[in-house]
Amino acid sequence: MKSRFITFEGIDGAGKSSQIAAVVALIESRGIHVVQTREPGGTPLGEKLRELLLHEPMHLETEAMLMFAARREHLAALIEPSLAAGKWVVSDRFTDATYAYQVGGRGLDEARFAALEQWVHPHLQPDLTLIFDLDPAVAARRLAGTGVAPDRFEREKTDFFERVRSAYLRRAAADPQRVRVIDAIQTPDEIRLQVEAVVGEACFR
Ligand SMILES: Nc1ncnc2c1ncn2[C@@H]1O[C@H](COP(=O)(O)OP(=O)(O)OP(=O)(O)O)[C@@H](O)[C@H]1O
Ligand SMILES: Cc1cn([C@H]2C[C@H](O)[C@@H](COP(=O)(O)O)O2)c(=O)[nH]c1=O
Repeated sequence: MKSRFITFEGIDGAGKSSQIAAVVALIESRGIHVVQTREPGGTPLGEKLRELLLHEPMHLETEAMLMFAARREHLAALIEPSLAAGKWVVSDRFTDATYAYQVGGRGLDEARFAALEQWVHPHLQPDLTLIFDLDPAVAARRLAGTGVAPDRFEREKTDFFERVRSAYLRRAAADPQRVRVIDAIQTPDEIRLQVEAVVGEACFR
């Protein structure tokens, strides 16, 4: 069976990270080797860049280029070799997050985003992207409940996450074959059943 690249997306607190383990287990139950990873991060260098990105103030174009720099390393050192070896890759975020957060949230010029996307991965897109869609006010309450100190992005106000959410939905509308929107207001179990059905239909049919 052809290897697959699956990505999870959504605003902070939408609940995507809570769903990834069930999808990995579903795929592994079919005897398939799965590599689970995340962005920014996924490699030793990427994880160092993650710390800077989540905690150091910087220009929005610096932020976008560092996201793509981490991604270039992630693709070269992990994603591409894993797919070439027939493994599936499940990533907690990828380039749709750069469109949502840097273009939608911060106002990055869309042509500059597109140029970076074309440079860094001209021939690779996820086979399936799940966007967990949620009202930013609900997501903020969920994050507040974790008791974890917020990072640079999580400290942004509701209007920022409204722009991020809208950008995610634009991305989904532009590529409905690849991107599926999950209503993240549901209970974790309801979401898990929906996610398993979407992954099963898209990847195992
Ligand atoms: N469907 C849900 N209903 C209620 N609470 C949820 C749901 N899914 C996750 N949560 C809770 O919301 C919080 C954030 O969940 P999670 O870390 O999965 O979100 P996330 O989208 O990955 O956020 P981030 O991108 O910041 O990591 C956790 O405390 C989690 O237990
Ligand atoms: C890949 C990527 C991520 N971000 C933002 C989104 C989140 O706020 C953080 C990552 O933290 P998480 O706990 O893993 O969700 O980084 C971004 O702004 N742009 C990107 O390309």
